[in-house]
Amino acid sequence: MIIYKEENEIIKKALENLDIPDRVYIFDTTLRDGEQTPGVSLTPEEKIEIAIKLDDLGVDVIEAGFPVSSLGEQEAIKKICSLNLNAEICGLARAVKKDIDVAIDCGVDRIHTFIATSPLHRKYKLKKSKEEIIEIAVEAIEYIKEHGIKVEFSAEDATRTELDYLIEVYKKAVEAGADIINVPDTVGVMIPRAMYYLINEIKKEIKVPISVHCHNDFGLAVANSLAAVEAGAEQVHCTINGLGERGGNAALEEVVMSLMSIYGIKTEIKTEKLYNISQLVSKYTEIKVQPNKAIVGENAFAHESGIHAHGVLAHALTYEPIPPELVGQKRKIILGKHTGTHAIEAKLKELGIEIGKDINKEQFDEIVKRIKALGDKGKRVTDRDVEAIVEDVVGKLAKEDRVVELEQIAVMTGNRVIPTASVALKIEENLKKSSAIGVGPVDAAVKAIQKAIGEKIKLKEYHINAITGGTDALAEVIVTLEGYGKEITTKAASEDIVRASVEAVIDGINKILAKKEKS
Ligand SMILES: CC(=O)SCCNC(=O)CCNC(=O)[C@H](O)C(C)(C)COP(=O)(O)OP(=O)(O)OC[C@H]1O[C@@H](n2cnc3c(N)ncnc32)[C@H](O)[C@@H]1OP(=O)(O)O
Ligand SMILES: CC(C)C(=O)C(=O)O
Repeated sequence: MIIYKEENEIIKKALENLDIPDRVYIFDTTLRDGEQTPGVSLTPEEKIEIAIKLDDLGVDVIEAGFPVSSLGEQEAIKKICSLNLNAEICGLARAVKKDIDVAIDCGVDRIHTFIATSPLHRKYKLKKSKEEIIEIAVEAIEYIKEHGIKVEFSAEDATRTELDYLIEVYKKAVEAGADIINVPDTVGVMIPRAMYYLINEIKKEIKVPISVHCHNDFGLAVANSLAAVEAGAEQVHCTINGLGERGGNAALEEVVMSLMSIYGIKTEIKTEKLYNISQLVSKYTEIKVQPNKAIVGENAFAHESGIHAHGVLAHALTYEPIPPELVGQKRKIILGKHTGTHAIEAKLKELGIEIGKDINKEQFDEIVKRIKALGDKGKRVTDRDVEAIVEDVVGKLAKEDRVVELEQIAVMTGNRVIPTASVALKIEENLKKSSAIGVGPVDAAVKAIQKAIGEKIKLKEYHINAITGGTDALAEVIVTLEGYGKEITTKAASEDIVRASVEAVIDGINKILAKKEKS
């Protein structure tokens, strides 16, 4: 695995003299804070399946839920606890006896108990004094410890709490038996420099492991988590796909890959499983992963720009910080408006088509032109589109062998007009015009061509396939024509079905006429 701290002079210098842990513990809260994503509600079966996958992934702690919240939650947490997973199973509890009892009854290994400490929460939500808050916290921690269960204590809204008071709360929590102290940035107001400062201050006074829980209200959850680690935090709370309240929590995949690939910090995560679990969580939560999401987004390792694709084809690291396989993804070369010839050549090779063997330079140039034209219409060009374009270009007779060329076509259709088409064809050196009506614009266009060509060539079969979805899909038309004792099947592809139909028919006519002349 590439480690930027070792290879990049700037990062190496920036991290010099920091006391960064060699190993960071990953506390996954997808099944608790992740499930607090508005609109998300997982069934016990889904929670159990995700927990098994999280364990497989290698997270150290699974916060399986908030036991007191519902009977379904308790059922899921009990089942998860009975699975004997490698990860420690944690349940959230307010600093309330009832919450703690329910969590104990579920059989969790760790109870994450919390109480808000900031002036705002003290005054408006809890209506409690500073002293009362400390008393409630201490009582809850002692009660959990009496049951022989590990305690993680959070001062909710820690980052908006007076620093002296916050440290006092944490000191009292540790004295009461808290095994680990969590620092939540509940509404995501921290900036990395402030988070570094805060953790540094807490570490001067608190000697149990420090954890952070960062929200993403300003898009800084991952950066703040990393700043906390730079200051010595040993555990990070995160969720798959960054799910969580409001803007979400620090995304596990981003935290883990940054820790491992940039800082060279050890975690137990099997990174090649990241993409799969991201997909599973997305499926069950019905929250789509944005395509440009780091690490697990569909575009995280996709390249369309000609210059990037050229670079990546020469050496993947030019435009990829880590190999896609490291996180279970695949590199994708996307063809479209910004594509260059190197990428198209590589895509054709991938599809088994070689320049100089299967297609000539002229055909390649035509394929490039067609792909860029399709991209210009705002389309993402799929492999099937490329195959259809290649078949279309390769299947066409060379210009000098063609007898009939389409000079012009116009179609008219609507709800109050009879579909009508007029065509102008150049047949050898003569211009022939004709028009026809039909049941629709395609029928009218094909009939107009037939009229211009004469009775001797007939359309026997006609099929149309949309290659990709959408009204702007590339359509492939396959026609069988009969004439002069021959039967010819040809195809053409275009985003315009009338054009595709006309091109397929004219190509077939040319092939029949060419054959006729040769025979
Ligand atoms: C920052 C976070 O993410 S915290 C976790 C948030 N997650 C959730 O709330 C999801 C699950 N929650 C629930 O199912 C419910 O809110 C329950 C079961 C926990 C509580 O439900 P209810 O008893 O009906 O109370 P409700 O949710 O309306 O209000 C919260 C109560 O808890 C109190 N409270 C809030 N946090 C704490 C705390 N850490 N310790 C003690 N009491 C607390 C509030 O003051 C309020 O008390 P009140 O009823 O005496 O006024
Ligand atoms: C319970 C705590 C850690 C929390 O979720 C928060 O403060 O965001």
